[in-house]
Amino acid sequence: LSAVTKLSTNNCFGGQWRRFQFDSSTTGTPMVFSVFVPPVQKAPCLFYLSGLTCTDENFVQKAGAARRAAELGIALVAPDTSPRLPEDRRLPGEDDSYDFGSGAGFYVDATNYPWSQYYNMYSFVTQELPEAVMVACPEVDVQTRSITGHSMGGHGALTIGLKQPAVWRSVSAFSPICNPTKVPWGPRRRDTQPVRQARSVTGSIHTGQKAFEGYLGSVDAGLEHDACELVKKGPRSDAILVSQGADDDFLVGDTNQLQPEAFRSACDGVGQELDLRYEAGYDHSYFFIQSFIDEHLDFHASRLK
Ligand SMILES: N[C@@H](CCC(=O)N[C@@H](CSC=O)C(=O)NCC(=O)O)C(=O)O
Repeated sequence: LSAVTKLSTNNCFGGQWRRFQFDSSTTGTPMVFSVFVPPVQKAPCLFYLSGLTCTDENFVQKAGAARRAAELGIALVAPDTSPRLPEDRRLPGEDDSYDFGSGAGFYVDATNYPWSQYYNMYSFVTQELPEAVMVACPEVDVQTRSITGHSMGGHGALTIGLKQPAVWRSVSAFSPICNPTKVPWGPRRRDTQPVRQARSVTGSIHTGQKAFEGYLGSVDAGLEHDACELVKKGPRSDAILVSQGADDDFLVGDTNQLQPEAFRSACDGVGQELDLRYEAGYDHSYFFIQSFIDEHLDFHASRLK
């Protein structure tokens, strides 16, 4: 692991938010991440994976997680959502859409060239990031860890937690993309809709490469990264908590991009305990996350201690 450089420090509720950067051998680029270190020694930690368009800073600045994390003595680890290539190495189309390329790594290891050179966010989160946190913050007990995330990051949390049940003590998610092989954020569906156009929540039109076809070469390859498929392989030992805003545009719009009920059915089918909480009146934003982050911190705290 290369040297980890501290970029900033901010005291917060008796603990400290710290932001770091290092040269990642997994992505071949510099990567930034933030850690909240509570005012205790050897704090267990909760990884938070952000959604499309985010960096680590969306969670740090908008979720309001530090107060409860400080009270509970839990560290928070927030990575970026994709590699950020320098201008002279930028990939074609990398910055063209909000749901593919930069800010949209989907927490998979790309197998499709040219993305396979850099877009290895699964390995980054599961292997290199824990090592970097260990080096950067010796006060944090990285071996004792749980995982959560939002939207694309909720997909990341569910799939990583289901793939590595022995590593992550507990798993939760906010408005996760539960069944990505069945919704436009996953497949491009080029063969059935040659010029696919989907309307985003802000009314803009987005087209083109979508995550699994783009990064993995096919929708079928994405089944390995689909929470509904993964849970069918067998339940985790512990309950999974999912919070979902009932008025989320990605849930109630033209296309249900999130599919929480498909996840409920998949969990029911194998006896996976799922606490799926619909929250009336809440949308997809960080106003929703900051309203329910304490419930998730409490859920994880009881399993991390
Ligand atoms: N700009 C897009 C919408 C992008 C968006 O809603 N991003 C969410 C995550 S969505 C799933 O991964 C987010 O967390 N945004 C950051 C924030 O601070 O709110 C569009 O065109 O609609």
